[in-house]
Amino acid sequence: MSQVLDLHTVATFARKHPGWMLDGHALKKVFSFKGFPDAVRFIEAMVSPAEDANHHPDINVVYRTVTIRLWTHDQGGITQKDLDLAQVIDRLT
Ligand SMILES: C[C@H](O)[C@H](O)[C@H]1CNC2=NC(N)=NC(=O)C2=N1
Repeated sequence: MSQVLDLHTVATFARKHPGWMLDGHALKKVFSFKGFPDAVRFIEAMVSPAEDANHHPDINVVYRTVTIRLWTHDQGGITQKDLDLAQVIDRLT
């Protein structure tokens, strides 16, 4: 079972992965696209990896902007699963 990571580990990850930031008990990144269709296609692309990992992002879509928040609900904080999924999501852009 993944344990909640310490702040230093999360901050180090955020420094090495542009756009990701600590947001309360979650890791957050805002993605912008040309328009709404591309934003939705981006979300569709993360369905399979999220299902494969059984680990799902919090997603908020406002027109062509998609805000992703990652945290492990079962642990109440950020675990390695969130860092792993963040890297997968970055590769979908
Ligand atoms: C029952 C199911 O396996 C669990 O609820 C999974 C589903 N997806 C999940 N996603 C995230 N982000 N955190 C979880 O703890 C989690 N748990």
